[in-house]
Amino acid sequence: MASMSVKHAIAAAKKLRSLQERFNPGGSDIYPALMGDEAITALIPSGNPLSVHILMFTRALREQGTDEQYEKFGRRADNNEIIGTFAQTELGHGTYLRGLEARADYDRGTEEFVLNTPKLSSYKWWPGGLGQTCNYCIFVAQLYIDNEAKGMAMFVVQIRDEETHMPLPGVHVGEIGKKMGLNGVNNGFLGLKDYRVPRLNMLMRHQQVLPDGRFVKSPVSQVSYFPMVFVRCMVARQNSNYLAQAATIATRYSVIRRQSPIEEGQPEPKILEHLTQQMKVIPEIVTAVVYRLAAANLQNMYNETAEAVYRKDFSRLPELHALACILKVATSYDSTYGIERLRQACGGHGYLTAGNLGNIFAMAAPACTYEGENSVLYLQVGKILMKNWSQVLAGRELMPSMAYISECSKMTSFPQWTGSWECLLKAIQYACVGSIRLAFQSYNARVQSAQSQTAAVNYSGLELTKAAELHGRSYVAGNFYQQIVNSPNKHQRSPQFQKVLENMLELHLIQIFFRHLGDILRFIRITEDEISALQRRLEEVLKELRPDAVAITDAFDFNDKILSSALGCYDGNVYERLFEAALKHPLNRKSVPDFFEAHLKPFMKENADNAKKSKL
Ligand SMILES: CCCCCCCCC/C=C/C(=O)SCCNC(=O)CCNC(=O)[C@H](O)C(C)(C)COP(=O)(O)OP(=O)(O)OC[C@H]1O[C@@H](n2cnc3c(N)ncnc32)[C@H](O)[C@@H]1OP(=O)(O)O
Ligand SMILES: Cc1cc2nc3c(=O)[nH]c(=O)nc-3n(C[C@H](O)[C@H](O)[C@H](O)COP(=O)(O)OP(=O)(O)OC[C@H]3O[C@@H](n4cnc5c(N)ncnc54)[C@H](O)[C@@H]3O)c2cc1C
Repeated sequence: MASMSVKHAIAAAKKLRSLQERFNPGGSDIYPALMGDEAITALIPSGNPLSVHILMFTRALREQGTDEQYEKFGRRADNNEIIGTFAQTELGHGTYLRGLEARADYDRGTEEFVLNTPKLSSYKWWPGGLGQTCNYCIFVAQLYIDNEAKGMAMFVVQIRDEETHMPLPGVHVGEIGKKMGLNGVNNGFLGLKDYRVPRLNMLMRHQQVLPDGRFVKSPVSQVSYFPMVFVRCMVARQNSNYLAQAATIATRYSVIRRQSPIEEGQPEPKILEHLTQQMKVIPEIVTAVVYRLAAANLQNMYNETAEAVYRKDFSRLPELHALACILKVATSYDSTYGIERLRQACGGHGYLTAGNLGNIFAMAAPACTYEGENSVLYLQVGKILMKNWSQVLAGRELMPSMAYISECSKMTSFPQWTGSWECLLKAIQYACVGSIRLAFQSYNARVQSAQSQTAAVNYSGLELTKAAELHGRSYVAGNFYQQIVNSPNKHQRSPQFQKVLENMLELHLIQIFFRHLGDILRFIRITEDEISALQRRLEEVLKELRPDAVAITDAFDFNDKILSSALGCYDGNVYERLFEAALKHPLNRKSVPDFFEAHLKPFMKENADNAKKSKL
């Protein structure tokens, strides 16, 4: 499977290179990389062994290396003359980067770094493509000069001979084994023993080691985390795509499959006529749209920040970090939840490999872990919210994506409930700020009682993650509201299209309201009648969106090859395709399976003989 994926990936990469040169000659715009990876990944159901090369290795060379280092390594990597990966995670550490054990000792005598993975737990473990595909990697290690730790640094390390692909001396590299999905990716392990690289193999755009061993610290240490921020932005887009694919499959199947009359004596309806089926499928279509818009917004912010960082302006890094964490977590959690819900909405056939929903789930699920485990990233955002709440208390301004926190903090109570979109959005934001305030009280009480910040974060962890989750909801819902209600190009939309968008906004806001009703009721008084009115509106808007469900998912424009699903094919011939797939199963090559003579027949005969004996 791995070699098949590499073959497909190379063919697709060649095709993309020609498209890129035609549409974006020599451009460094991130979209081709993104499109490239998405397109290749979409065509290889078992995952793209070049993903980390495209998304992390080439970007780290461009963003963390000097112009000279880009000329030496980056250009060849962008041109796919060398294939690399991003080797940060170790067998013993993935989250706690300051605990990474791989080390780089500077030897000023030879102006080289000596790289080691001192213990088994120091082995790099997981990097995509490291097992067999790559001949280079970005090796992340703790930098030591005269045995004094200087923090993390990145090194360009050749691990295999470019001609023979043999591992170089001092390199122990291989595949880590079968996974739940993405088995075309050859995630690998890497051990280095006294492996020497020239001083100029350390990426030195932001921090330097001079020939005499003097260390020039980065002005902002967090800029070394930038490659991870980029992939978190990608994950937001990629996982909204996976959800959109599953929603397309389940929607198409739900208007082909007929089951269970709604009125006695009536013909069996399409299952999407059942209200509960609408509640399983239509909200996931809308969630895919909501996250696709939020991810595009985040991508633009990434581009702007990357340009600024290139000019050594690091001012927007904290906000981008917070939003990248929030969106990576929200899209990966909600997409995996949604894909599983859509699989279940397809009944037994949803469990068939021919439906491809299981594989889409397996492709989406690891995004909850890689690029920063989700609950760890929620804690990151929780910490950032604590810092921002201190700013609010000091009367200082907050970053634009957190401006609503200042506004809500000035409200002494929630205004009269109207149930409007603005009211629903404000309710989510108000509940978020209430949660931030409570989390801060717990966190601050701990810090005041002489707990360290790290310990206070840990012991306030439940409230911090709740505040972070609600901040994510507020950001995503606020972004969707702005795009539907206040978009500058709203007047270019036909009234019918605007109405569909507004129905999607109505559904999203009501769905989030009900999902967090407990969190909201903690801070806002809402009567039973007002809640029941929202229940009616929920049922109403599902009915309103039902006729548009297929058109919206067709607009995602996934062709059958990408969906790779007998349930979601454009022509709707589900049963014929299921049967065609079944007949291709190896077990159907013979009428009598081999195991009959070898196992089943003797087993049944033995039982029959024993039964006869027991009668005698
Ligand atoms: C198509 C799709 C793909 C499809 C294909 C993709 C295939 C999968 C590829 C996967 C690749 C990987 O997984 S690569 C490996 C990914 N690994 C990770 O993401 C590791 C996750 N862990 C971390 O990020 C860190 O350890 C973290 C948990 C944040 C803790 O950091 P520290 O220990 O340094 O301590 P902290 O005090 O929390 O942080 C110090 C300060 O730095 C800030 N900070 C922390 N991280 C920051 C960041 N990224 N950018 C800016 N600032 C950051 C904090 O806000 C603090 O700011 P102040 O408070 O102001 O000081
Ligand atoms: C498919 C896939 C591809 C990957 N590709 C790459 C790659 O290309 N390059 C690379 O370098 N890495 C890669 N990774 C590794 C990935 O980055 C790590 O798995 C991830 O960072 C989580 O670290 P971990 O596995 O050590 O889990 P841990 O950090 O051990 O987490 C285990 C549990 O401990 C909890 N925990 C950890 N720290 C804290 C804390 N401070 N507070 C509260 N709870 C905590 C976590 O929330 C989690 O529940 C990949 C992983 C996968 C699954």
